[in-house]
Amino acid sequence: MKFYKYQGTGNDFVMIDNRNQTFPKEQKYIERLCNRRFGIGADGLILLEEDHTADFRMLYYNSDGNESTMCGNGGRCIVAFAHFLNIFEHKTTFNAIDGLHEAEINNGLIKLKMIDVQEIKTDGEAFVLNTGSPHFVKYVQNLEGYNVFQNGYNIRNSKTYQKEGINVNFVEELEGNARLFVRTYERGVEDETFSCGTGATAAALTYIQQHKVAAIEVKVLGGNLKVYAEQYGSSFQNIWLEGPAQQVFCGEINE
Ligand SMILES: N[C@@H](CCC[C@H](N)C(=O)O)C(=O)O
Repeated sequence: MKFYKYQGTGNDFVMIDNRNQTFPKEQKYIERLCNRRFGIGADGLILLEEDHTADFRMLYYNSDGNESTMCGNGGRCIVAFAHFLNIFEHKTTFNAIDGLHEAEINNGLIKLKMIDVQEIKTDGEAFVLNTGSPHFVKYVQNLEGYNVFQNGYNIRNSKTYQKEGINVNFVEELEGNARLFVRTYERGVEDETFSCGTGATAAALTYIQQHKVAAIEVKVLGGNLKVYAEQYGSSFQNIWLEGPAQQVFCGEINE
């Protein structure tokens, strides 16, 4: 079976064209393909399938082999993959677990429309919101030297979040206008990843709510993203996540 490897700001995915429905959707199998020693190695696996109401459908699995909620960077990568497969030229729509998404390619950057966000809740001094996946957002200082793994692990496995799980984002405001640095501990990977698109979006929305800006640049370990949004009362609409997505290599799965 042919596979492709994609990365979007360092969040990496095994990508498979499953329009012929031959891929075995088994947890153990997907976990092994994502394993960095016994498999291809990735933060997640994505299937591109036929869809009745849009150009294609996206199915997303975390590296633990379980199907999960929306992946923002994976969404940008599958758009690049669909473009590579000649499914569309400039603009596209696709269905994912959280509904219909629009996307476009401009000068090599993929811009992906995210679901509307109804409200941002608080948990102590932190923020909790769903941008397609659930996110906990906490502002900290000296994020460069911060222990993201241990603190992220502790919050993700706390009584409040243990059952459903949550992605934990630590955020630092950078000098200059509307720039954030975000590091994320991801549910289902159970580790820090180099970037999380729905996490960058969640962090950006908390900033947009406080500072009333229309767009913000987000630095992550694997590069730079940009988030655009419009706020109406407590809700957010027209949320777009923009950044690069690249095919890294392709190969053959033997078994
Ligand atoms: N890396 C993703 C988020 C993927 C889903 C997440 N791990 C979860 O299970 O909630 C992104 O770019 O958004």
